Amino acid sequence: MSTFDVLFIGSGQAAWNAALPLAAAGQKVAIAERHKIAGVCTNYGCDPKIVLDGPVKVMEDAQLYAGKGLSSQFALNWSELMAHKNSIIDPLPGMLEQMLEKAGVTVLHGEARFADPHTVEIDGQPYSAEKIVIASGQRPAMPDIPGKELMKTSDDFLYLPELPKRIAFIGAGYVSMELASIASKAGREVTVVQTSDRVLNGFHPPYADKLAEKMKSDGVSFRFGDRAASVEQGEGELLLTTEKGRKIPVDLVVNATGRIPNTDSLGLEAAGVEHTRKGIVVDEYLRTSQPHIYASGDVLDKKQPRLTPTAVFEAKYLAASLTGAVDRPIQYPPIATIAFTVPRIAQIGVTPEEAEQSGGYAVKPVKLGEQWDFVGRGDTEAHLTLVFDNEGRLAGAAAYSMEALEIINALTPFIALKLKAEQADQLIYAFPSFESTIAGLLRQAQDQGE
Ligand SMILES: Cc1cc2nc3c(=O)[nH]c(=O)nc-3n(C[C@H](O)[C@H](O)[C@H](O)COP(=O)(O)OP(=O)(O)OC[C@H]3O[C@@H](n4cnc5c(N)ncnc54)[C@H](O)[C@@H]3O)c2cc1C
Ligand SMILES: NC(=O)c1ccc[n+]([C@@H]2O[C@H](COP(=O)([O-])OP(=O)(O)OC[C@H]3O[C@@H](n4cnc5c(N)ncnc54)[C@H](O)[C@@H]3O)[C@@H](O)[C@H]2O)c1
Repeated sequence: MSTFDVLFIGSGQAAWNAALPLAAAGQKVAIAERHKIAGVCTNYGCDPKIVLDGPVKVMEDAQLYAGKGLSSQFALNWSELMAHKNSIIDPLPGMLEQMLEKAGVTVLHGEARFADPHTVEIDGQPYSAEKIVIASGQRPAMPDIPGKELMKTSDDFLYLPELPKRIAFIGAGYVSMELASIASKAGREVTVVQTSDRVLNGFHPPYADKLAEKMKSDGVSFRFGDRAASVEQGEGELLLTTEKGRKIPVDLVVNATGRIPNTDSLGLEAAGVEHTRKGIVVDEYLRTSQPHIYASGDVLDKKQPRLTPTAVFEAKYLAASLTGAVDRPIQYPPIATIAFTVPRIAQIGVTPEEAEQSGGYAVKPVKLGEQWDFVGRGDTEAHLTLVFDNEGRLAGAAAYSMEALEIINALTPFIALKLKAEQADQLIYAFPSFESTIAGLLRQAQDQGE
């Protein structure tokens, strides 16, 4: 039986960002993967999504210049865009596998399953390791309704050779909102069916509502307070019926009602690893109920957002901890998050809602869209909400703008490192830029009354 120092189950961001430094530190490392090397972000998430989103952002940015000197008509050619995306994404798993092997990491293709706490079988072949890391991620949840086999997921959407005319998205979380934004900009008829009366639960509600209104004005139909009840195959079309009895004829139904942890086929009972329906239970050292078995990434039952940067942070912590370079609990910094919708919504740190509830904070809205540079781009609806703690330090921010990614990333050091406006004065940024306005914005917001 082959034996390793560390064996990872899964090859996503939560695994390979730990495997490489461990191998560099001289440990004998293996990664087991049952599907494509590199996991969801690279193959079915962030990376293919952001390539497909590229022209969508260009189209929206151009539209903001309508009547301001730009009058271009764009047409998004889906099959050409898909071929472009595939040419970028398809080589990535092979490239990562080569990089891993070059670094001395053994890549084992096949489904991993614990036979006992120290043995993992990969397609029936036993392997043992001193330390095992479960980094098996999540997959789309599928509601148990008649016709569920007719529904597609984000995995399918991101590889569709043709984009049909009428598309229904079930759910209004990150996945639906981002893919609906792409489909809508590509000129398709989009309907979103959502249980609650709001999109993007967890984001600043006024911005989520503003986004839904904007998407409506771009032609997206929302069916709030409703759920998918069944999908039937009609003649050349699908018929989606909702619990409220609405009948929606479409060509494609994309289910995005959340994601579930890949824990069911791991043989966790044989390993004696505690888990819940939300994922693997770990302590503050990312150790499971078995001290030699660790877990990282989306598969964790955790309160932190299940995002790539979180998975990378956990992987780097594990690598440092398993080589003995650090001997302290994991300490997460504030985690920036963004929905790549049109426009984008992003946030970090204490939310305006948490601030209002807990007290001890000042919440200051900033009409970014009135600043000359945002007016110049036509991004007049851009908005920012800043949260200050009672020592006047920035504790949180929420942004609504096509530039929300840059805005939130520019504010991240101020929140994570507790920087003050005076410290921004010590930095010389390239100009004109949002960054160069930060010191002024912080002072202005703080001086502004309640
Ligand atoms: C459509 C979409 C868009 C996204 N966009 C963003 C974004 O813009 N920004 C962002 O930060 N995050 C985004 N995410 C989230 C991001 O993809 C995840 O947080 C990230 O991939 C988590 O990495 P991971 O390594 O924990 O898990 P994964 O990437 O899911 O990797 C787990 C791997 O384990 C393998 N595996 C599972 N069980 C077994 C087994 N028994 N044996 C062997 N292998 C197994 C799986 O095949 C998979 O390859 C997006 C997600 C989706 C679905
Ligand atoms: N930009 C990003 O960072 C990004 C992008 C995509 C995905 N992700 C990750 O993927 C995760 C999952 O995303 P998601 O959008 O699938 O899930 P989600 O949990 O964010 O949203 C699912 C939505 O579906 C609704 N819903 C549930 N059952 C329903 C039903 N039967 N009918 C109608 N609506 C229903 C829920 O109320 C919820 O609003 C995210 O939480 C995030 O971690 C991140």
